[in-house]
Amino acid sequence: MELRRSMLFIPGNSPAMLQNGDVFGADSVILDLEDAVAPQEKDAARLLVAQALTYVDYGAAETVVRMNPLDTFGGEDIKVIVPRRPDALMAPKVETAQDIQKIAAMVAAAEQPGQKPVRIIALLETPQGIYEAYAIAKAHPRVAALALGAEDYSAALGVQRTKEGSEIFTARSLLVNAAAAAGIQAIDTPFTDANDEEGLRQDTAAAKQFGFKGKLAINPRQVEVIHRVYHPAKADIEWAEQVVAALAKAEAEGSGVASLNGKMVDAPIVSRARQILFLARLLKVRKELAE
Ligand SMILES: CC(C)(COP(=O)(O)OP(=O)(O)OC[C@H]1O[C@@H](n2cnc3c(N)ncnc32)[C@H](O)[C@@H]1OP(=O)(O)O)[C@@H](O)C(=O)NCCC(=O)NCCSC(=O)C[C@@](O)(CC(=O)O)C(=O)O
Ligand SMILES: [Mg+2]
Repeated sequence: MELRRSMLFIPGNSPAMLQNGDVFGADSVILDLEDAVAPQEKDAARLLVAQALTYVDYGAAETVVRMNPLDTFGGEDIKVIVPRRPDALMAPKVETAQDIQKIAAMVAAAEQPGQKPVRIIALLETPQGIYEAYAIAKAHPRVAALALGAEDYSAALGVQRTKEGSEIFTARSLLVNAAAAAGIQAIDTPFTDANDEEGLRQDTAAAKQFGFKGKLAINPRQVEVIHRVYHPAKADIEWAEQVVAALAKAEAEGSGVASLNGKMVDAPIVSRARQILFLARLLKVRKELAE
């Protein structure tokens, strides 16, 4: 499964920002053709993003292009962008499984022979999209993740966004549950104050606790803060190693349950411990490869 702790939006109409995408260290870069680009700039931005996909080296980062909805410029985006081999398209304002199926069919038609299948990340940012989250997640094998867009979602509800986020509690829960049920990742909404590092840290920690596997970002300074939250703490790694060892010992003695400092250790706890160890090893290997 792809590592998508941080997915950084880069406005698709900014040559300067697009060409620096490799230095930010984000797990994914999202070259944006939708809300960061004004309608009169859509055609120029599409060509710019197509060029960036061909000529800019985004290193190990997953390359994602946020297309426009199909009822605006989305069809043209797919035709021009897909042959440039992005790893994924982010589809905004998805509301139904049919939305995904239409996009998937157009993507298949635009792919070149031998091209690695382009994945779809569905951005859910309306009440209907959240309601249909599971059907959207299961709509097509190309769907790799569901992401939450809380600004549009809050606007649709007619509520103000707050820092503590009570207004998106339900949307976060439903989206995470739908993604987990479908076996794909859930990615949290961006934290929109690029200068509030502590606010971002708290919001990311809350998202992680909900079950989100990563967070959208709007500024390069946010990437490191998000990665720190998702990096397993030393104490968690030690705990996970002890849990795995305790259950292995218990199993060797014919039991499926062990005790670690008085706390029960059984299969689901070992499963969580293994996830921590897997992530820790993956990050270690990545770091070694980057050095
Ligand atoms: C936030 C801010 C204005 C802050 O400006 P600041 O000036 O304080 O930034 P500084 O940190 O000072 O910049 C230092 C250096 O980094 C460069 N730099 C900055 N940001 C960069 C970046 N993203 N990529 C590459 N480079 C970057 C900059 O060019 C400078 O380079 P240089 O001059 O060479 O030193 C700026 O980051 C920015 O524009 N972000 C992108 C915003 C965007 O994409 N929004 C649309 C996507 S979200 C969305 O749509 C969500 C949703 O769908 C979800 C929902 O529904 O909830 C919705 O609907 O809302
Ligand atoms: Mg939006």
